[in-house]
Amino acid sequence: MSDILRIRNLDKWYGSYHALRSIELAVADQERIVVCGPSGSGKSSLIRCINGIESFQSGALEVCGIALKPEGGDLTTVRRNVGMVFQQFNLFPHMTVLENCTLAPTTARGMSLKEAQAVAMELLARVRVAEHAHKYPAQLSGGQQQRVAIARALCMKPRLMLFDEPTSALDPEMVKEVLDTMVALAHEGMAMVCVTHEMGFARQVADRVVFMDEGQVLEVAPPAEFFGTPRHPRAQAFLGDLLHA
Ligand SMILES: Nc1ncnc2c1ncn2[C@@H]1O[C@H](COP(=O)(O)OP(=O)(O)OP(=O)(O)O)[C@@H](O)[C@H]1O
Repeated sequence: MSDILRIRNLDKWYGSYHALRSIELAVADQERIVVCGPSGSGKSSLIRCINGIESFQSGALEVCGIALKPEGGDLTTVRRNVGMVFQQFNLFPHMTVLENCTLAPTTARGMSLKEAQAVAMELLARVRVAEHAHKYPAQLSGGQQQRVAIARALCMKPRLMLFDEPTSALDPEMVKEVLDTMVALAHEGMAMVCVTHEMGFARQVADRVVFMDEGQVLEVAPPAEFFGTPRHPRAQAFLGDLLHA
């Protein structure tokens, strides 16, 4: 299988702060990666670089064989191939659920409104929120809004989905419905890079777990290995802290 994402020797600074250090990561088509690590370890920065919304200073980043510019902002290429779901849903509040889902396909992909609506309704049904298509985001629960955000990202027919702590802003009772949606997506073969502390999800769907600390990738291992006997002492400490949290 070909790589859908290739990151080589990537470094990122915020001013004088070295946030990402020599990151190397390749993700194959249909592969599921879970990224974990302590707060401030650079997980969001990495995801945001992959999505083209953050710049990086050196190294190379390729999505579907297309190199992203280090200065960021190369959004057309990225939007065609990469869907992103954020912690804070990020739906447009003044648009209905359906309008949220049809905006990018009609503007960035040149789909007709009719076609975009048909695609959106199918995806909204798949994440079980089709009956809310004509409501505004504020009229939905957090879990429903996040499932809409997933459907909205899927409307662009991405080849890779990025998730940045998609369940951490949710009330506990809504976490499962969002994770179930993500598990279903993973089982359908969607390639994903998912920042999450939901280790049950990681065990269930990840092909590999990536552990980051202080801007570095310190360990990459299949879940059975990572959760069994993580090699790096800082990964061991991180998992110990999670268990006692
Ligand atoms: N826009 C920014 N300007 C300056 N520093 C930043 C900026 N964004 C992040 N940082 C710093 O870079 C480091 C990595 O942040 P990042 O958000 O990528 O970590 P994270 O692992 O996702 O953390 P968390 O789990 O808390 O979300 C942190 O020390 C953070 O303070």
